[in-house]
Amino acid sequence: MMTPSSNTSHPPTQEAPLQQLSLLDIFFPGASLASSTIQQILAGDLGSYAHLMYLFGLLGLLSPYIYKLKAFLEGSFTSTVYVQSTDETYNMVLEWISSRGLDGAARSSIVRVKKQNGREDPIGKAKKALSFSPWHGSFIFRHRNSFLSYRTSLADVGFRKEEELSITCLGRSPKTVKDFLNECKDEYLRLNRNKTTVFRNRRDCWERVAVVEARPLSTVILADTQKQSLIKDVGEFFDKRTRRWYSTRSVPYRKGILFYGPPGTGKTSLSLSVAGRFGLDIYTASVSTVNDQMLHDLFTKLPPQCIVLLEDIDAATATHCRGAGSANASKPADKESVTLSGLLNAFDGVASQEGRLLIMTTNHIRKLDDALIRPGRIDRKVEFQLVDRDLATQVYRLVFEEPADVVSTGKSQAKDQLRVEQLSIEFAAKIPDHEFSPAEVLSFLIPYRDSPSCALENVEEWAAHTLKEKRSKEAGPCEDGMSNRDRTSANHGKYLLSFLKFWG
Ligand SMILES: Nc1ncnc2c1ncn2[C@@H]1O[C@H](COP(=O)(O)OP(=O)(O)OP(=O)(O)O)[C@@H](O)[C@H]1O
Repeated sequence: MMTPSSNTSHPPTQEAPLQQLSLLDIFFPGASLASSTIQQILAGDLGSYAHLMYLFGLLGLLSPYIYKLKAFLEGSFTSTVYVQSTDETYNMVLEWISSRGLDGAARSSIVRVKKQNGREDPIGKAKKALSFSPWHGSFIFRHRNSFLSYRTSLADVGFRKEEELSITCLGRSPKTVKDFLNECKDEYLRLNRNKTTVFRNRRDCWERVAVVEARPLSTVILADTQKQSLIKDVGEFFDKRTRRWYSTRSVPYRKGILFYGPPGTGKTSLSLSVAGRFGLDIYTASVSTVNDQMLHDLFTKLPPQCIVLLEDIDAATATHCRGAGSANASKPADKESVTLSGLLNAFDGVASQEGRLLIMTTNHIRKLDDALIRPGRIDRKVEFQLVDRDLATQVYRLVFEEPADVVSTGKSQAKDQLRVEQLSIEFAAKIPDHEFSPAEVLSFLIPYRDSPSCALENVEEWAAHTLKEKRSKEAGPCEDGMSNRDRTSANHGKYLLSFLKFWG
């Protein structure tokens, strides 16, 4: 006999699973449709064409879940480190990848003309060599005993997009990726030992533009006492004890140096040499192409110990002195230009990096506002001059003497050196004092680099001819109809006038 309860019990229908599925639909929209499609396919009651259509439909329905599942698995079982293209780590990874030939593994690459790093012959086959780096895609490579995934993408940075790469490893700990990145860094530093990396600003970011051989100090011509005292000063600044001294007294650990003098006298060359001597990188920015915000950002992005080189600082009108009572510090020329206060904030602001050496160069020290070069901002001024006898001798010897690392102790070499020394004295006697820059003398001498006596024979004629040309250029009218010499006297007049006004 059947019990009432058994009478009222539900027959085994499909209602229960359907209820479950519609519940499932709340959390996973489309799940019931996907399920019934699977059931029909499995039942095999469809034609082959309909099969295919169903399969595609099914994939379409499942794709959001596949992406979610992938993101879930990546988030739960892998670790990723992102590297922005504006950071030096990016160069480190790319060099590692390309040195292993892994860039060939990427199916999508970007090509660029290779930057010279001083290791290749810039002519011959290496001329305009192309470099390929992975782009817009990913590939897997092996590092030690792990598999890593390399991926590039474009990331939003403010209003623009920047290239970004990411390295992913299996596991919840990023240690494998960190070990890999540290290896990239060590290899990069090893390859670039005795080299100076030069960064230039691209808007508010630093971009690596060149890796050059460190320039020996002996190749920069400057009075010996000036050179030695500068090197001692910079050496003391970067000494650990000095750093400690500054930090224990809460004095901002920064230093500023001004190189001033006529064009072509070695200001940039000495900056590079100082960087090479202390194994520092150079960050150079053109102040006339940035505004206050960009300059601020650039200074905050500097590494702890480096040289910041601001060449031809007087090119930005904000740096000019404007006489007593002017509101120079607060009046911007326009929104896109840097102001004096913007410059001073970047130099002294709290965000400015500790341990940086700022080198400013100018051809016109008298144009500069006193606030810019006051002690505390500029601790040392180095004057570069046109050649006198001593400097002319040094330029000649730089061209004709064998460099120290090539000189052998053989008798003939010693004789050659003695001869070059004697010729250098004769050469210097034929160059009028304070008329030519070392760059001018060098450009005369370099074509004679294999013939020191020929240079000596022709120097007088060259000096007379070049001097004549200079004089006529100085006397010639410029765009405003005023000769350079007239302008110089007018400027001197202006200086005198403001001086007199100042003293009432
Ligand atoms: N004192 C110097 N010692 C060695 N080389 C020099 C010297 N002065 C100039 N030169 C050579 O002349 C060229 C220009 O020099 P550099 O750019 O250093 O001069 P600068 O004073 O910075 O010029 P500017 O004021 O125009 O920027 C370089 O190739 C450099 O090698």
